[in-house]
Amino acid sequence: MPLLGCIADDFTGATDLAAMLVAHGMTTIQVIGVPTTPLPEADAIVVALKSRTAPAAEAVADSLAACDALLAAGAKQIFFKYCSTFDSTDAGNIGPVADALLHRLQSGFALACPAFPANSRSVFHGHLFVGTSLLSESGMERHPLTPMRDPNLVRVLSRQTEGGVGLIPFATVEEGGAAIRQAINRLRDGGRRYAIADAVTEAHLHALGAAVANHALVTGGSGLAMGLPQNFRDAGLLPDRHDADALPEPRGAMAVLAGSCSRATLGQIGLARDHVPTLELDALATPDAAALQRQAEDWLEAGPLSEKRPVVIAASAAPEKVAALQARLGRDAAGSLVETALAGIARTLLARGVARLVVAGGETSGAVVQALGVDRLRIGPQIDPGVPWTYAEPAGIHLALKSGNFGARDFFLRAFA
Ligand SMILES: Nc1ncnc2c1ncn2[C@@H]1O[C@H](COP(=O)(O)OP(=O)(O)OP(=O)(O)O)[C@@H](O)[C@H]1O
Ligand SMILES: O=C(O)[C@@H](O)C(=O)CO
Repeated sequence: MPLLGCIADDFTGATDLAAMLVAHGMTTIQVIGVPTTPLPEADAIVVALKSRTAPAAEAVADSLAACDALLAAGAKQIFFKYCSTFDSTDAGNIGPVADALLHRLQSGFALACPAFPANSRSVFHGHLFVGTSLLSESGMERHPLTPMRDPNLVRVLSRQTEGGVGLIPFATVEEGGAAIRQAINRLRDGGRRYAIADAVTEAHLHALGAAVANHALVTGGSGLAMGLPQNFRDAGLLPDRHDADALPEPRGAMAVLAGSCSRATLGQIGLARDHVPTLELDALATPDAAALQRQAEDWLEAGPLSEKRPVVIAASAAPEKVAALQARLGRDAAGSLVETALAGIARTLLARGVARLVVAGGETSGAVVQALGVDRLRIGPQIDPGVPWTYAEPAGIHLALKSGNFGARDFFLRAFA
């Protein structure tokens, strides 16, 4: 039975959390969508939903269904994973989902902390920073679906819940376990439902993790999960594991499929272009999914696939080109055109012997995973913080799902090293 049951609000975010748990000694399986079959055996199960930007009622219903499945399987604690940039709007979905989970778990209080120092997300005096920029000056203020214009997470979460939101400030977190527990008790006794916790270093996240050992619900980015496996070890429930990230031997041809248009992904494509065969599809010039897929198939016909180095197929484009296609077709239609093309290309790649595939972008990953009929991912070693290799079943391939903003510039090359 799983010790930790997790609910993630998107696919790459789920993989990020799962990687954190594996790196800290828990075997972890990511299940795609609300579970409809018995859950597999692992120390932690991460249910990957697409609930970040769904209507709040749908996000709540899916999250509760996932929670019920995890509890029925025996999970002792529930972790609700959202983005390290707290992606949400005043309508949700972090507040409404957390409220519903607390209610289902008959609990009255949860910690909330998206800090992830390895990827430069820190929380200080309740304000979220991306690198040295406030969240609201990090580019996230222009996010098409969840623009983050207020960096003060106490205010942001307060607008999404009727429960009171307090703060566990830096000085308290820095003092460690006893001080954090006292602060939690004070806030809970004072009627607060949530506490945003400051965290700048991994030591802070470990201290926070230890302080919530007995909480029914913990909410945050993957960083906050790094302290949780030790709680289960301390309770004698989790053996010391040195092979939690073991995966079957990799084999087969290698490919990268990119649909993310983030600055990080564009940089990764730029570097890969100079080193490995790279096909850049132009969705603006050819706004037709079937035609784009045919272009990729024609390109593959010449035989660039190899077991020695990857090929890269990218639909990613600079912001002006993305905006132009969106203006012509509408934002959703532009996105799904490209997603349909990349999903079709993923099927073609597998049919041509690709068995090691990196996919860049959360929505893109969702489309590819669906097209390949993948329903669970066994989590392996990390390539870069937040992006592990996984073994996808029943497809039987190695798959890495990269969040748009994650990964160093040489990610597409180093992933296969
Ligand atoms: N050339 C393009 N023009 C318009 N839309 C595009 C183009 N290329 C990709 N897209 C779409 O942009 C969206 C990118 O979203 P996706 O979630 O995959 O990446 P991301 O937002 O960078 O990643 P994450 O969600 O992990 O942060 C997808 O819907 C994709 O189909
Ligand atoms: O927390 C993060 O930044 C990522 O796991 C993510 O959720 C990106 O969509």
